[in-house]
Amino acid sequence: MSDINNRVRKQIMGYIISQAISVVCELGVPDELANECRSLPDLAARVGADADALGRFLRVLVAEGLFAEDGAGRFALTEAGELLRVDTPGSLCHLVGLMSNEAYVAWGHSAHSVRTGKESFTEAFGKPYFEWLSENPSAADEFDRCQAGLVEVRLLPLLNRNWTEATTVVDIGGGEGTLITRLLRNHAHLRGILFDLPHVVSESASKFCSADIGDRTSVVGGNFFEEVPQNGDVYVLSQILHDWDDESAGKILSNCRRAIPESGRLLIVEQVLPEVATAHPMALLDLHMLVLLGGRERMATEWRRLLSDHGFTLESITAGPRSSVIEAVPA
Ligand SMILES: C[S@@+](CC[C@H](N)C(=O)[O-])C[C@H]1O[C@@H](n2cnc3c(N)ncnc32)[C@H](O)[C@@H]1O
Repeated sequence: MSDINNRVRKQIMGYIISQAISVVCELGVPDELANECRSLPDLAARVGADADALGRFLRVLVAEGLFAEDGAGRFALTEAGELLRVDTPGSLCHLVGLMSNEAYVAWGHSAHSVRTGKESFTEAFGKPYFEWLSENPSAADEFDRCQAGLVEVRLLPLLNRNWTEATTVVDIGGGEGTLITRLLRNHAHLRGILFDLPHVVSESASKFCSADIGDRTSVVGGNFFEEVPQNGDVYVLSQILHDWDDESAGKILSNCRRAIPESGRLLIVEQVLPEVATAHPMALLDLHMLVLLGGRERMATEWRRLLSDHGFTLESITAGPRSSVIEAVPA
């Protein structure tokens, strides 16, 4: 069969690869192979799998370069497969979590997004994603844990900026508080306000207000479509606006504009899409945001316009290894 024919077949069947990755991660296979190779019966017994079926899943992922099989039927992780371990620095296992389960089910309904421009999650589950999460605590815990796991990589351009002029940072939609905790630990003069939905902050509060930074923190539950806390001078929106279409993102920005002092700053930690279509991984995330939430990733020109439509001037974009920091001031 021609290369082109094979390539298109693989593209058509691509979800089998991502689901195979999801399943082996759910079983904990990459962690069982940390620093050692194992025979299939041993590995299957450790993760509670059928040895024949596990071998067939793993061989698909051997072909993808994530696992290796030696001549004696033992499996090991490759360098790429190491990224699926929970404790590898820069691990992608949290991304696997976010792409699996309910997100994968929503993709089964994705024709709805193409036809309507709206999210498919609501079509599949009868209510929007964040509302559904508030009624499904174990999925919500997993979502918060996965988001927190990805914060480390997002944080770098934020941690490295100059914080000397800042006093109080408000982390809007800050989830478990991982980002603001790191920020306060790195910059001892900063105070922090963690803001998220009431059911999210009720879980985060005890962790965030931990002993070493507890006297510099406060936690506020609320809805960013109604209002956001006053009294900050730097407002952080990390992976928030891409969850929403321009109208909803605009409401969040307008509420930030009402709360922020004239001398304040808005720091948006998000992806910036290239102006020309490429096989950029962020283009996949753009579609995922549409299908899951009706949201979108944005190009620099779109960021500039969205901000100026809601009272901010885009000052700079600092690229990081994954996300960028888009810095804006009241117009
Ligand atoms: C994609 S997560 C980002 C979490 C975190 N900022 C990060 O960088 O990992 C979006 C966050 O927005 C919060 N959120 C969703 N709707 C909200 C609302 N109406 N008001 C306040 N927070 C909301 C969610 O609970 C979640 O923590």
